[in-house]
Amino acid sequence: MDSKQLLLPTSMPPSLVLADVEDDGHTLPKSGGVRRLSLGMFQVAYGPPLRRFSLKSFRESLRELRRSAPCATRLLLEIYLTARTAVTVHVLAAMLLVISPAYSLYLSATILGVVEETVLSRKMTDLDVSMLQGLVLIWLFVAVMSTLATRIMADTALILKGYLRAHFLPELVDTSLRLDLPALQSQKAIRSLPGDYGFEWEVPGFTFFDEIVTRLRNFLTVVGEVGVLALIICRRGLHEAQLLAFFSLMLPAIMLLKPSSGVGGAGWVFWATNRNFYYLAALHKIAFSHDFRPTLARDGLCAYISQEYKRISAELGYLNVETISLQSSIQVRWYWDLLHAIIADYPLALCALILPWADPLSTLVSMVLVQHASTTLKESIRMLRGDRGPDTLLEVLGWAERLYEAVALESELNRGTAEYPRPWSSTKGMNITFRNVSFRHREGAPLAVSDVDFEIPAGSLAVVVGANGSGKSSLLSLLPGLREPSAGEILIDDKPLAEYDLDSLRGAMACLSQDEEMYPVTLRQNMLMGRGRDIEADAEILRAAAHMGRATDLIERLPLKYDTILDPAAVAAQSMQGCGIGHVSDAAMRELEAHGPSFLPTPVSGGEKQRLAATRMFSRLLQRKDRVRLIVCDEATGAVDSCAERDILRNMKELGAGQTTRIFVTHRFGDLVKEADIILVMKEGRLVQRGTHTELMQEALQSGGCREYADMYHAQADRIL
Ligand SMILES: Nc1ncnc2c1ncn2[C@@H]1O[C@H](COP(=O)(O)OP(=O)(O)OP(=O)(O)O)[C@@H](O)[C@H]1O
Repeated sequence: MDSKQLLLPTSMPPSLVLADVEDDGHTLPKSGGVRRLSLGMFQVAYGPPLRRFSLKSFRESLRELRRSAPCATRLLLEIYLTARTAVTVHVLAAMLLVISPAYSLYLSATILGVVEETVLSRKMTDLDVSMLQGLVLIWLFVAVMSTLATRIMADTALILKGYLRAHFLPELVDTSLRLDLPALQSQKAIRSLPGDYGFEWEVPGFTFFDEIVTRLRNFLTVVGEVGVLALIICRRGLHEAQLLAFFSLMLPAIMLLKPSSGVGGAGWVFWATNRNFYYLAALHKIAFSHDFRPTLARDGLCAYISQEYKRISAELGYLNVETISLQSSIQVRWYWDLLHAIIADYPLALCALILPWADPLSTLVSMVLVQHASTTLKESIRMLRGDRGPDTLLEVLGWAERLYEAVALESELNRGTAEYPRPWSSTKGMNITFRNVSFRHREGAPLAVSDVDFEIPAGSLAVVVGANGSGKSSLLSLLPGLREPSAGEILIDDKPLAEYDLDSLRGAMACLSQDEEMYPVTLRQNMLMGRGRDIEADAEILRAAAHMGRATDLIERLPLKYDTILDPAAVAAQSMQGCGIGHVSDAAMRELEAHGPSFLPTPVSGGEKQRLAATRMFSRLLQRKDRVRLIVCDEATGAVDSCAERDILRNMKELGAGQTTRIFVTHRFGDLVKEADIILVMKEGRLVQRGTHTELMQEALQSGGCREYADMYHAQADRIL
């Protein structure tokens, strides 16, 4: 049968390579390849399952094991060293739970043995009664200890999560903030770094640890049960028991009456009273989200966010912040757990207490024991195997590798060391030269900028124009070093951009782009982030910046003014999603509104958002007015009304006049293009025209001259008329 190759997107992880697929859509497994499956509108790609008992898969597993073992051992050791007591208590509690099922089997066998002898000899001796009472007392003790161990495990898990979060996350935040955009967007980073949404439940290392402990516990449970069964078989000679009718009524009664959770399914909400909790959630979002990275990098705030995260993380301490797990910490009263353990988990213990006064029926003994043993063992083996097959332990070990892979991530862009400005740099602004620069957003994509060559002299006012998708934004994104050209060279004050220290260079730039996102912290923090506190100067900067960004009235109208958080990190909302059964009651919601912090976004229009972003840019500009040598504004006022746009652009132009080079991208051919010292006209990634407005218009008049600029100019004039 013919087969054809399916090409997977280039963004697929390297492990997902080409697969052979039959024409009818059924897959042909091929070692090392993937299978693909059509599910409605979705395509699923998945690795072929390992054949369980082949020599080849065994050898592959061994190879995998040898590869992942060092990382796994290292992580286990690191987790232990991070929280020795919590780890020790957690593991001991888990081991205590191993005893219970094996002992219950042993007790069954012993009780049934006594029953059998009693039936045969027609009497029960005082010794038998004392022995039974002793064994049952031991069982009661085991039941109490097991209940306690379960609780201890839940508590130590929460403590451990707090420690692991505080231990690993600041380092991962630091790694993430050191990455440039391409490295942050790489598959490796996406696979190994935490997502920006998972602040409360993201605990690096915990799932790994938990899986290892659970697997060890399940393994030892099975070993214990098999051992006891072997003992029972050796001591074979059992017969029957009775009185199960009583427990067959008690068991469903207990299970039905026991509440499913501490709030009986009425629904609940959570909020934190600790301000640091929300601030840390916001910092987490800023650090890991791709949306904020361009602005953050351009503003030179990566190191600040990393330091701030460490500071707040230390202030928050080893607190558990996992709101989702809080639901399970609302537990039912302890006696329900104990009743459940005694009656539901092992009914024969109480049955034995009644035996001296009962008339045991003989024939059921063996059946009861076999039934009990098989149920227990079946359950233990099911848990030991897990739902995902026997290769899962290798997957678990692989998680350790992934964590260390995240910590070791490096930026992909070259980093120079030269400080900006250079001794020969002009005080009038940055001199920018593009030499045959080409750029594509990712490998295999078409060129977004193609062989572009121009110079913008220091102190000039430059305007970039062109149709949508002509490469204007791509061109300008190369300036703060967010991306590297695929070919050619960019010179800043005659020195290659790649040789500059990026933080130093970005410190001399003020950039505003089309899709500027406000950080999920207050407006005040947005504007003043990274600046030492000086209340009077801060107020003056905020006032002036808001005036220049035409946002004074808007901010005054907001309910919390400068303390408004436009789009808070939605911690409270996430915790509510996990309510499970039941619904969040009105009363609980009112409690949240009365006592919890506001987690709802403050809606603003697109134009208002752009005014706030411009205000933030002006604030940054005012804070380092003496250092800034380049202002870039990439169509950042497209949604702002005409009057405000005119004012904002004029402020930008005037604020930097005489000491900065200014580059504006625009689709509006107003005063800006007429004042420009140089206009760059982009088309399909190429620079097709350059010159002043007058020169470009004249060029169009001359027969044979390029008319790109003039056509755009006239098209807009026609539209306005
Ligand atoms: N992040 C990205 N990943 C891949 N391709 C991109 C990305 N951003 C832009 N492109 C592509 O690069 C080309 C140039 O886009 P660019 O945003 O630079 O154009 P533009 O001239 O700024 O457009 P507009 O006037 O609409 O802002 C387009 O074909 C676009 O699809």
